[in-house]
Amino acid sequence: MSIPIAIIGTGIAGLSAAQALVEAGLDVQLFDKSRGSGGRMASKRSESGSLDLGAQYFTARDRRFAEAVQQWRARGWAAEWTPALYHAREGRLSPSPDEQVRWVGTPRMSSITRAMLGALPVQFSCRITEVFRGDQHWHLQDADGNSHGPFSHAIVATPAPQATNLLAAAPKLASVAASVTMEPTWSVALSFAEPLDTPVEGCFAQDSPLDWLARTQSKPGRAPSPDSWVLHASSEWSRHNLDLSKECVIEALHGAFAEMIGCAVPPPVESIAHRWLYARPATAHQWGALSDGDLGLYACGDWCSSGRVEGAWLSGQETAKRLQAHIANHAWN
Ligand SMILES: Cc1cc2nc3c(=O)[nH]c(=O)nc-3n(C[C@H](O)[C@H](O)[C@H](O)COP(=O)(O)OP(=O)(O)OC[C@H]3O[C@@H](n4cnc5c(N)ncnc54)[C@H](O)[C@@H]3O)c2cc1C
Ligand SMILES: NC(=O)C1=CN([C@@H]2O[C@H](COP(=O)(O)OP(=O)(O)OC[C@H]3O[C@@H](n4cnc5c(N)ncnc54)[C@H](O)[C@@H]3O)[C@@H](O)[C@H]2O)CC=C1
Repeated sequence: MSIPIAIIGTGIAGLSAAQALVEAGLDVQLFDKSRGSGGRMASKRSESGSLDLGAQYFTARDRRFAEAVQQWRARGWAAEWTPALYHAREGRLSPSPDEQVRWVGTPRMSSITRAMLGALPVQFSCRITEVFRGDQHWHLQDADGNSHGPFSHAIVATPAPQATNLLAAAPKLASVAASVTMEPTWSVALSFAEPLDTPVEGCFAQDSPLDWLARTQSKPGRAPSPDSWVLHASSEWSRHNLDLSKECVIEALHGAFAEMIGCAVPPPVESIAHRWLYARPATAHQWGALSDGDLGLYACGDWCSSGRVEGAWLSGQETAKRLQAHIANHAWN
């Protein structure tokens, strides 16, 4: 048995790296503090069915990612979403169709990361607090006081603020991660017993507490009822209302939605709020990944790239590429 590579984080970046490394014949061991995989691509099970409270859809502009998405589509993990798109500006709702191809996981967003994880070895509900190097190998410490290892390399695939401490063994990488600001997003799902009388299926909003809303039932493979809507507050509104109670956030965003949507909005049969503290990097970066090949420590995630699903996936690929290149160089020297 070869010594595995530790990957902390089972979002799309960590899983993209894992998949590439396993395809190259290397062993990996994954860890996540959550109860399941997916990170910001996770879906929440509710009385109204599965709800995508994080990533809503993704686009594929890079050829390599477009090829991966085609494979996901062929395997039934993803499908194209063609919503009736609108935009809302200064209180006015207008159709805003375009030619952009948009993808979603089927039957829920988390289907993609769940399938990518497959049977890879993973430990959930395991919050890693320290990544340290012994004489030869890497070891991890978790919040319950357990240690894990040895590992040949360590890949930190968490949002930047959570990566900073975990990268302490490589101060240069840690300081790059520490320089990244990530913005929060409040996400609310409202489910209505009867479909709302509106043709809107997705809407980009400006001049509102909301910056996005989507009708779950318009996405392929979702349960046909109830009529569930996912609302995302803008970064600015989320930042200003970071510590508001979930009840108050639901009330505020329900109000903004009712004002925007232009039809009667009855009280919802179910409402859920989720606060994403590290939803998106404030600015995009072009690092691809962070690495100290000699040390064997790597970091990846959307914050190393475009701050989107595609960027996170590409960052995982870049990490795997750099790690393999280092192993290959080492073998020659
Ligand atoms: C509300 C919202 C809407 C979005 N909408 C879109 C969209 O429409 N289109 C789009 O392209 N992108 C969207 N995004 C962005 C997209 O979801 C992310 O870019 C992408 O999912 C990030 O993947 P990642 O693997 O880098 O990080 P994550 O998905 O955050 O994965 C990191 C993982 O690390 C785990 N973790 C963190 N710390 C530790 C620790 N100490 N120990 C163990 N595990 C740890 C976390 O539990 C998590 O599972 C959205 C994001 C949010 C929040
Ligand atoms: N809420 C959050 O935390 C996050 C949201 N994210 C959103 O995820 C989406 C992904 O971006 P891309 O893959 O580039 O997708 P995209 O090309 O559909 O959208 C990019 C941006 O272009 C604008 N836009 C696109 N199409 C239209 C349209 N038909 N009418 C009006 N405006 C339009 C809109 O502002 C949108 O945010 C974007 O909307 C991001 O804002 C990304 C990361 C985090």
